[in-house]
Amino acid sequence: MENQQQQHLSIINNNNNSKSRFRRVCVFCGSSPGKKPSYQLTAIQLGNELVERKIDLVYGGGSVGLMGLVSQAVFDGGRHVLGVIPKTLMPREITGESIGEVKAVTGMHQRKAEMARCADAFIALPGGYGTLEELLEVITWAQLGIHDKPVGLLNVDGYYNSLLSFIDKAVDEGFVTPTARHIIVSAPTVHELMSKLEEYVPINDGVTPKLSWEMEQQIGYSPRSDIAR
Ligand SMILES: C/C(=C\CNc1ncnc2c1ncn2[C@@H]1O[C@H](COP(=O)(O)O)[C@@H](O)[C@H]1O)CO
Repeated sequence: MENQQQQHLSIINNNNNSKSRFRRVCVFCGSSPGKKPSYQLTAIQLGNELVERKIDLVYGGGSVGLMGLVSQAVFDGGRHVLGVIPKTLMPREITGESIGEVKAVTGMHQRKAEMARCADAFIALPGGYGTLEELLEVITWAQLGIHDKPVGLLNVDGYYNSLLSFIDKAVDEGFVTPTARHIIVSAPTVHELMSKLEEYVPINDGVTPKLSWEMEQQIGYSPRSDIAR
């Protein structure tokens, strides 16, 4: 009987996969594939999970490395893929053949602002400097109250353990507030991360000003006003 109940619950949970509060998710990830097959496998799993939940993708527009794997999986699953790519990175020998809709922008700043504006949530897969920079920027924007969209970290095989430890150290040393520590939602698997992001409640310390007007003026970022929260 208990088993039957568990089975029933698992069917309900799996059915929940097909619904999401997010219309479009921005994925940051390596332009390299990484050495472990688990990184590549997880990129494909993430693409498939977005498809299952009927979520579209916005990403950096390349077909190299993990970027290519996640975007191909979403595209093959029939969801919309929007690649935002600076004109200077457009030559195919740099980024490979782009997948889905491509939006050309003038530079890296505009690319980040555009990706952030279009998305309802952010997910970082393993990656290098570019991924870290994109991830930390959207965390900083959340800290400043520029957006209140969930930020997820896919900690595949503990790839981000040292980053998470470092951030914990920054809290201990008084450079990151315990409240701001909760901006980052991390999980080792795609399914766990998606479930956490679906349930995410934005941090609100009651003090942080909303700076979206400033962002809008300075870098062209303005939060989408047309999404249901
Ligand atoms: C330098 C290499 C490939 C360059 N091709 C890229 N095409 C598109 N977007 C890119 C590229 N390289 C970096 N990006 C952006 O940064 C993120 C990934 O950077 P990382 O350093 O690999 O983590 C990615 O999300 C893009 O926005 C050959 O490696």
